[in-house]
Amino acid sequence: MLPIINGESIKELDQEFILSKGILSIDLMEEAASAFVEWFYGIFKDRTIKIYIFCGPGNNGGDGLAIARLLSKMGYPINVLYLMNGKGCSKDFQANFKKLPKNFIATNFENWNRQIDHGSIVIDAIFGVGLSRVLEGAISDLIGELNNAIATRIAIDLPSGLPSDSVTTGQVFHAEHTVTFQFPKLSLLFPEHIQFTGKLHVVDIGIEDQFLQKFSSNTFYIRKEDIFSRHRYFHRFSHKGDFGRVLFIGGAPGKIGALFLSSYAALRSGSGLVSCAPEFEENSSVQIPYNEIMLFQVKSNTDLGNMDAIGIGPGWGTAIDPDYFLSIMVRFNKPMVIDADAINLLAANPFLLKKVPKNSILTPHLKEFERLVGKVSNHAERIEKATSFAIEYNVVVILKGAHTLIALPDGRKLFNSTGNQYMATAGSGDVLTGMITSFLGQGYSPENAAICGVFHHGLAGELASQSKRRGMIASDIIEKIPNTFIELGIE
Ligand SMILES: NC(=O)C1=CN([C@@H]2O[C@H](COP(=O)(O)OP(=O)(O)OC[C@H]3O[C@@H](n4cnc5c(N)ncnc54)[C@H](O)[C@@H]3O)[C@@H](O)[C@H]2O)[C@H](O)CC1
Ligand SMILES: [K+]
Repeated sequence: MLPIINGESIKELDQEFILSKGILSIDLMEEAASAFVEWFYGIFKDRTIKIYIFCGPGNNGGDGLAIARLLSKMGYPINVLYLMNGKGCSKDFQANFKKLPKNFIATNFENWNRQIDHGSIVIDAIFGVGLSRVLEGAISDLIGELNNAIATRIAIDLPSGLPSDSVTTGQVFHAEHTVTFQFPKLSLLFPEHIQFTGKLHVVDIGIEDQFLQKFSSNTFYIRKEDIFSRHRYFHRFSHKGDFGRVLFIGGAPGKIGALFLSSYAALRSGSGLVSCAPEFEENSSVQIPYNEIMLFQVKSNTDLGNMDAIGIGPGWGTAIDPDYFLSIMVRFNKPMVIDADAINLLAANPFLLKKVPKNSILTPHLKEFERLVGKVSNHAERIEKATSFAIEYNVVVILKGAHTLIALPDGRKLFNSTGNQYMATAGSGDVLTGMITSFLGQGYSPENAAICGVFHHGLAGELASQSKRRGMIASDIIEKIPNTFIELGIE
């Protein structure tokens, strides 16, 4: 998995990396600039479009100058505006300033006519990870002006004004695209910052994961290449018992659809046998809309030991007796997936928390999470609380949302890279519960079930949205689960 390094350690990382490779820091800057240009050309092919590049005094500004040189060589009309030049600027900024072609237009921004042509591109190379305080004065005003320009805004590494690891309320560049180097900086994954970061693109500048690992032990970004090895391989003699027997408990009258979505998602994720136990009166007739799903009844003495995994909570309602939930946890006594109303039940009855089987997976959305841990004021605090909760109760906490966080009981924090806004639709979370329970039932460790479930769920959402966009519903996500296996080369 791709380590996420905090801003303070990045300078040290760069230094060690260039030493180990026997290269100069300006070579790494050139690598970063080339990676940006390659991304840029992939999207903005029209070489007559006017580009303004705003360069700060540090290495982020140096990147901007190197990018200006490379793009101008490709024929794009470039205007560089720099905040300052000469002394006070970083060494690599100065070296790249000297490398600008002779006839190049580079203007000190104090002498600039403050005009940005409509429809042009504004590239923000003012500050990156070296930002040391909230923006103020002329720089803050400049960013405000850039944010009002009728132009496409692109940030290099970080939108200027955004600290790399924390939440800000100060002035920040509003990017439509942020192109960040090697790994996403933590603050780019915060929901509060979406209007600053826009679409996130992580480009490779040649620093290997193993090298990054030395600078972070507990925060990671999950990518496509991390998934294959976490799946189990099934051979031609595998039978349906090997693919697991799973049970879903929930679905009170009026909310039974949630339970069916989880159950059906489990089937599509590869479960061999799927049963569901809706919360209905004994003898009442329940129609299951899928032939492959079996109806099950959990009575006070029902043996749950032959189930490989249980997903509990979707549509369960709020009228559940906490002792009944307790008896299920005690009888099953293996990791289970706890979602929705089962989480609400834990929150309302804290004594239950201590009885949750070790390594169980809790999948709260943000409101359910707050019921569990109390009010949180921002995402940084939310991440910390999820991590300490996972450690304290020895469970996996999956905090759902854009860049879903998986907090593991050993303190590691994993952020997901798949998914999109179209997945914010009724039942999407029930589908996730079904997928994770399915993998758990297929014999995956809770960690691998959580990672595979979250990644495939996001990928299925991406695939479904290709034809459905905002018309996408949870069942569309389920229908695309099989394609995610094909996409990732999983047999
Ligand atoms: N491995 C990589 O990720 C690479 C990153 N590169 C780029 O370098 C920047 C970081 O450069 P650095 O010089 O450390 O910092 P900045 O350019 O962000 O800014 C430093 C500069 O700004 C002044 N400053 C800071 N905050 C403020 C403020 N609020 N107001 C005014 N001035 C401020 C500070 O005093 C310095 O002068 C990284 O983001 C990448 O873009 C490399 O190019 C390659 C490898
Ligand atoms: K920037």
